[in-house]
Amino acid sequence: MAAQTLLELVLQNWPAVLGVATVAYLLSNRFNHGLNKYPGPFLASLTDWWRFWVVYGRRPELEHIRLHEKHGDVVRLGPNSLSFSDPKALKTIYGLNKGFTKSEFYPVQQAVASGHRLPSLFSTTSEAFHAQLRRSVNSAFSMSTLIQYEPFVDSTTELFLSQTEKLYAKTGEACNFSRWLQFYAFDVIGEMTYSKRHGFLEENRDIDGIIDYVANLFDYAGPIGQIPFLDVLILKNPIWLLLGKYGFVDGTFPVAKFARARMLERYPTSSDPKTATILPSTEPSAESKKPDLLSKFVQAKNDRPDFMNDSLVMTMAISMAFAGSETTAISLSSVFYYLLKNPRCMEEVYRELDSKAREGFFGDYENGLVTWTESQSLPYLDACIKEAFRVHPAPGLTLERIVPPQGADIAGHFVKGGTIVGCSAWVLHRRKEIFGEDVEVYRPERWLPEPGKDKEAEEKRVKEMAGTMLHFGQGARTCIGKNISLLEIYKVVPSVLRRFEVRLQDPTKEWTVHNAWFVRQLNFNTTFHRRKLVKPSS
Ligand code: HEM
Repeated sequence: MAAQTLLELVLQNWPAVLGVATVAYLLSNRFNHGLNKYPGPFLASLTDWWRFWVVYGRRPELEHIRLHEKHGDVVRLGPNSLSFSDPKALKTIYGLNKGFTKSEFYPVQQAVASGHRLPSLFSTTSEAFHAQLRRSVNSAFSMSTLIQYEPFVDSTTELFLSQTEKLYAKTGEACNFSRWLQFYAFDVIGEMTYSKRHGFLEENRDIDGIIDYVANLFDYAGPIGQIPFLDVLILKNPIWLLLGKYGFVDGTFPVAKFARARMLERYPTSSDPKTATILPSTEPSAESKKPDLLSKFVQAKNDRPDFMNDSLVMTMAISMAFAGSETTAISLSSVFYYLLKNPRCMEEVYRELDSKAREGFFGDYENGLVTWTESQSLPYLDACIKEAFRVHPAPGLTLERIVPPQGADIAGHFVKGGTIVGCSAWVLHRRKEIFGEDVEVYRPERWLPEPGKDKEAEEKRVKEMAGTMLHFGQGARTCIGKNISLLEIYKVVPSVLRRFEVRLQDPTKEWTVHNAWFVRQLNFNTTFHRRKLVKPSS
């Protein structure tokens, strides 16, 4: 009876009830976990829609830098979310065995194949699952294994150089360089994973729209990841997934289709009737002898059949394209762009390469290809690459983690369990006490010990800078593909510069920065001019 009276009262006064409920909801957000003591935009303390709009605006890194400059080391970015800029926070938030887990931002990036979500090394929020998977595949990414992948990088780099010559140097046509580097990075990963390129460079186009698809997915994941619940209403809608599962709609990501096709080529039959329509099997005796990543993932399955299965093999293969292509292309664009915008540095790189060439240091005087080992003896180039990573890191949002249930002390602040915390590479890389007063300037020399100064102190300074870099993340969830991407970058940059003089099409123009979670660049157009390869002086 009382309940009915209450219901009638609510229905009769629903506008007032709605108003009170909304205010109560906003107030509970504002005082959530005691985070109201931290500064930040007022709206951010009331609703996650604030950060949604900031990310949707595509330059959230600028807002994060501005807010930390204004408010200091801790900024509230949402009702339950804090951003830290004190380097001391890194060890706690990302350190091994600290109990922090990835936030719900990450599963929004999960790939879908035939209506099935594919939790991956990158996107999983389960630390137990992550630890098992990382242990299973870790050896495929070690420094010592790297050397096995060099021939894959060589073959795609040779193609990249010859296509650049044919399409741009010979014709004098302007090149959409950031796009061209995407083609390169996706083709290298295709070759490294399946011993087969997607064919972007050969055809000079986005085959099956894969690159645009990945770009769109990041465009989606950035803002939607700020309110992850929205993903369940949109891309991971259970009805849509169900329709995909039974084949009524094809919600399979194009990268997943490419992965499936490659796996079917190599392992044509399936042993598991339950998954045969979803996943190709890696069971048959047609074990690959190629030392590519797919063969390593299949090996991991053979070594750890209790954990690894066909689904995880395929997920790992797909992850390579998702996590490893766009990020590498962005980093390559940055390296070239900042060299082009700083002719003094570019000249110094040319000087380093040419003097090494005259010494007879390189093995290849035909195509200009540089080996990984050779690239490790080019200190100025190394400094230029690191500085590009600092000035324009690929990840453009805070790398979110959830504080463990017991709470944690983060850089002198006790934060309650369940709070989302994180650091942004764009903010951290601009800490003046670590990187110097001129953090806004591209100055590769900061990565080199200053002549005339105490050697030990200089080494310590450079080490501290390296330890504050978040380009590849840090700690337990640090980038597993870091060595692979460095292999690509340290080989292709000097190889291009030995062979071509690269110029900005319009040196007066800036590129356009688009932060879709990974911060890609648009309107970066160049021309290429063939250089005569410098030969050994003898
Ligand atoms: C310059 C290129 C790259 C950049 C800037 C980059 C950046 C990152 C970052 C920032 C993370 C950590 C994300 C977080 O903590 O929230 C990460 C993780 C990851 N990256 Fe990379 N990445 C690059 C290249 C690659 C490549 C080439 C691959 C694969 C071949 C790859 C595969 C992965 C995977 C699988 C993870 C998840 C690791 C884990 O959680 O255990 N990445 N990457």
